[in-house]
Amino acid sequence: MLGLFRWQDLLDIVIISFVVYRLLLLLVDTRAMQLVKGIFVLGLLAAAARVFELQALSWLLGKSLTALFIAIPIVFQPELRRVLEELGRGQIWQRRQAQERAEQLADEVTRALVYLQGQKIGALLVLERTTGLKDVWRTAVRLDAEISQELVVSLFWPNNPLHDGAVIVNKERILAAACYLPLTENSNLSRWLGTRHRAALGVTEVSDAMSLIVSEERGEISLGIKGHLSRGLKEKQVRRLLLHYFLAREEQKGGLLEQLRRELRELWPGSGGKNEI
Ligand SMILES: Nc1ncnc2c1ncn2[C@@H]1O[C@H](COP(=O)(O)OP(=O)(O)OP(=O)(O)O)[C@@H](O)[C@H]1O
Repeated sequence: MLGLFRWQDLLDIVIISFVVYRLLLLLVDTRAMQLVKGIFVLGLLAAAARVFELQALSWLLGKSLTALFIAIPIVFQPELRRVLEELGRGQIWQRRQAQERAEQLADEVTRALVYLQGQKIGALLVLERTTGLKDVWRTAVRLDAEISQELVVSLFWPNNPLHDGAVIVNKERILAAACYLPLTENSNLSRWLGTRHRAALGVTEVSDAMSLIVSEERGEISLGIKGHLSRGLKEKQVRRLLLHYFLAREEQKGGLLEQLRRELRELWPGSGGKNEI
């Protein structure tokens, strides 16, 4: 049996798997995904009916599947058009989309921080990079929410139950709020810097994350990175920094290998290396 297996067959399988995988990626979060799941279940039932030689059921399911395949292009014409357009536009389009998305996210967060700064409302935002911060957010309030100026401002709004502690951002989403971070041990810090800044530095010493702090007392924005603090950032600097961060995330997200790794990691959380989520 194995002797009949040619290298062309292997190539065939790889190409078809790749095409199916890309198609499924394009369909994720669309109405069509429900239909794909439905067809998959019907296919399984049809196979089971054939194995158990249930002829009437097998015939009925076979006919239903044929009818479904004819109905798909009619019902999902808008989705199919979008899929074909995306296929045609290719990488340049993807890169431009990534740039636009990163700019939008950077704008949302910058506007939120500048607003908080203007109102002298304290804030601590942690930008997760490759080191997973699960240990930090596990005991906090998990959000997994879209980033928006309004949400970031609301999370730090005084008396909001989540305003105490840090907000963690990753993969263009707000992962968690009210997170307790490890404090830095650095004794050379100015004694005017309190626990918010010490926590913001602490997390950058135990991971490759960056932190952005809005000081309630001085109304200034600072950056924490690798245990160092840069104070008094201007709006332009904050935006540029955030743009770099979100662009890097978009590029990581875009690669097929990275997509596969992320999906595997979500299926088997332990499989991504000791530092990853
Ligand atoms: N370990 C921690 N992890 C996350 N956030 C913390 C931590 N410790 C303190 N904070 C946040 O810092 C706030 C207290 O800030 P504090 O005034 O002590 O710091 P600060 O560095 O002087 O900041 P600010 O300039 O805004 O006053 C707390 O209300 C809490 O929201």
